Amino acid sequence: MIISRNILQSIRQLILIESCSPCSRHYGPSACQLRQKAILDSCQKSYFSLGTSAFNSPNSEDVVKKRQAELMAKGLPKKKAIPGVKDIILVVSAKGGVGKSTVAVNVASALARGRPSKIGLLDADIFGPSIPLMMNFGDLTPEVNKDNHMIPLVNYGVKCMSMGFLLSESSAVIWRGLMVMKALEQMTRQVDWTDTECLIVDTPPGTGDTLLSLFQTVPVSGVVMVTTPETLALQVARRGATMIQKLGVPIVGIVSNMSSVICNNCHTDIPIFGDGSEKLAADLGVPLITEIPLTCERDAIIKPAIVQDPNSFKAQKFLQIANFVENFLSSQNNR
Ligand SMILES: Nc1ncnc2c1ncn2[C@@H]1O[C@H](COP(=O)(O)OP(=O)(O)OP(=O)(O)O)[C@@H](O)[C@H]1O
Repeated sequence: MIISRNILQSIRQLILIESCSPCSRHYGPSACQLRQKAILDSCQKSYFSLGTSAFNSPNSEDVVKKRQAELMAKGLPKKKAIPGVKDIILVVSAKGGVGKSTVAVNVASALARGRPSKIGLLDADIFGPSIPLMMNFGDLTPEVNKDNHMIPLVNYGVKCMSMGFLLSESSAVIWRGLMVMKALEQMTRQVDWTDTECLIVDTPPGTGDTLLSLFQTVPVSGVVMVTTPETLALQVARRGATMIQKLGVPIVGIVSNMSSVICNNCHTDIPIFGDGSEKLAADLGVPLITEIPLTCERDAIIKPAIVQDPNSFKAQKFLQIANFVENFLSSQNNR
């Protein structure tokens, strides 16, 4: 009986995900409703066709999960690799301002050490691009190659692409979902990413269109989740992580940023919010990669910590994340 209830709950969750997916916009509301009904019918059929033996089997939930994944894939755009890119790692956060871009630029710069131009950094935050400033590009703009593909700008050995390269500093992007999807498509597929071993993608906060679209259209190798260990941020992070896990995308681990503050005088590490990130990681069954303290940034030079002083305490934290990502990718690729 408990298993049956789980199955029905899974069906409801599936419908919830379906109705949130970008396809609802493509198909229009009435077509989307028909689609949802078809999915419900199909789910109910598989629910009844499982029979009593399936309900008694310890694998019945796996059967439903497999069916969910099959149905979710139905009718959605097929995932296509980004030409020239081997692995894609998304840096995500449920809340804004928790340090996602900081982690993305530093991990990309750390990975690029010793292998320049093999690591890419894509700024998928169309409305609030921060990579041009954080990677110190000034007002440079990308050129176009003979195939009409934009050539990423390179700094600190990292190939970068951002909407910010195409806009003046004071321009605002006032676009609806479909235009954002189009811009994302162009920044992934109409850019010369040749020979990129790993593309780090800095995503906008939350679990909106951009993130879903990336999950549905490109093969994401893994996700690094950034959060602060504060109750509200953790609660939203938990929801975001659950959605990512439902979509079957592996979470590399959690980075707990601004978790403590180090006293300038006695250098004591003072926790600010408690150990919520540790608990979140344990509940989700994913590693807590590292905890980064809040540091006093009075420096006017904007450079990734890893470039400014690779031996600093903060840079070492980012190196730890980069090593973690590398180990994760080699274990995935060895499978
Ligand atoms: N550990 C830290 N100590 C001090 N300042 C930090 C730390 N981490 C990030 N910051 C600062 O906090 C601000 C927000 O960081 P960042 O832009 O990386 O967050 P974000 O999650 O990408 O934001 P958004 O949601 O707007 O994309 C930046 O000014 C950054 O320099």
